[in-house]
Amino acid sequence: MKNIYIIGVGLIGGSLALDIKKHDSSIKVFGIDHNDAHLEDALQLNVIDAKATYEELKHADLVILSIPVDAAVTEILKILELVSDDTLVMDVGSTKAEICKAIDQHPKRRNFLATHPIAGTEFSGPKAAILGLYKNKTNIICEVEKTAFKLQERALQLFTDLGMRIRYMNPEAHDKHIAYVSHLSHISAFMLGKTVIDKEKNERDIFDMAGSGFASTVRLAKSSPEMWTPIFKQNKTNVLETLDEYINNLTKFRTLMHADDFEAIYSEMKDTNHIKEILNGIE
Ligand SMILES: NC(=O)c1ccc[n+]([C@@H]2O[C@H](COP(=O)([O-])OP(=O)(O)OC[C@H]3O[C@@H](n4cnc5c(N)ncnc54)[C@H](O)[C@@H]3O)[C@@H](O)[C@H]2O)c1
Ligand SMILES: O=C(O)C(=O)C[C@]1(C(=O)O)C=C[C@@H](O)C=C1
Repeated sequence: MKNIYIIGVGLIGGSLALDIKKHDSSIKVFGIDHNDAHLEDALQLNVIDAKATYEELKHADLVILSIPVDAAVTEILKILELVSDDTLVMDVGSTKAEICKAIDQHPKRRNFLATHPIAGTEFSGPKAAILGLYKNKTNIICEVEKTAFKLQERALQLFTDLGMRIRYMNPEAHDKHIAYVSHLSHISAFMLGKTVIDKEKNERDIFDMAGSGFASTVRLAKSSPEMWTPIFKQNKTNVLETLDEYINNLTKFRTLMHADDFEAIYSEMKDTNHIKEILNGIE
């Protein structure tokens, strides 16, 4: 690959750009973004080599679409019109069903690969881009069989170069699982932060008492509403299901507390400690 175009030079697009340039300095990475300040920052930080326009996409070997998931669903249709038959176009959005549905019947469907790198932070924009973000992380790929074989190979080579593991999943299963494992964590953190801010009026008290427990639990509440609102909108049905389950568990905990049933509370926590083994050890 010689020419890579990143649309959306924020945390995820910018980190991909840094890794790609580090892996092969002969590749030219071009940036497109509707926020000119982000493009300028990306240039200054050497995240991209040059700014570009949509018209130039006809020269692309690879286009990476890394913008909020609602905009991605409309932009992908424009991009597919502009690229050559030999261009690989992939998105990195946190939801997969809507984008896969939107392009399913498109004449250039075989140019597209739906991906979701399970890597990131709570920060946004090109200044948040991190070299090495994707090493040893999982990339979920959906409907790989709908992508031209030659372009699948190009994508897999790139993910291998970046040190990523691959997991194949259908878009509906992806959106259901990710609602539990990622989307619910963000809602939980946002509402934890809100509960504390609403009730603890003195910010000094919050600051002084925020040991690593509160800080690590509430970390995701720093995340971008611009990114998360469209994710919740696209994945509404699955997210509502996770919220029902979560609220049931919170209500159960409250009921047990109210009834002074600390044996049952102990046992709920003991069972949940199993998360240690799950997160430590599956290869
Ligand atoms: N942040 C994470 O942890 C994470 C992880 C995996 C996947 N994702 C997905 O990656 C995508 C990008 O997320 P991010 O964290 O890099 O966000 P970000 O806010 O850091 O970057 C998004 C960039 O896209 C630009 N942009 C927004 N709308 C645009 C449009 N219509 N046209 C051109 N540029 C536009 C913004 O100006 C910004 O520079 C999202 O789809 C998100 O769901 C995020
Ligand atoms: O670690 C974080 O800060 C993240 O928010 C990363 C995270 C996640 O929930 O794990 C966020 C959204 C994604 O789509 C993938 C990864």
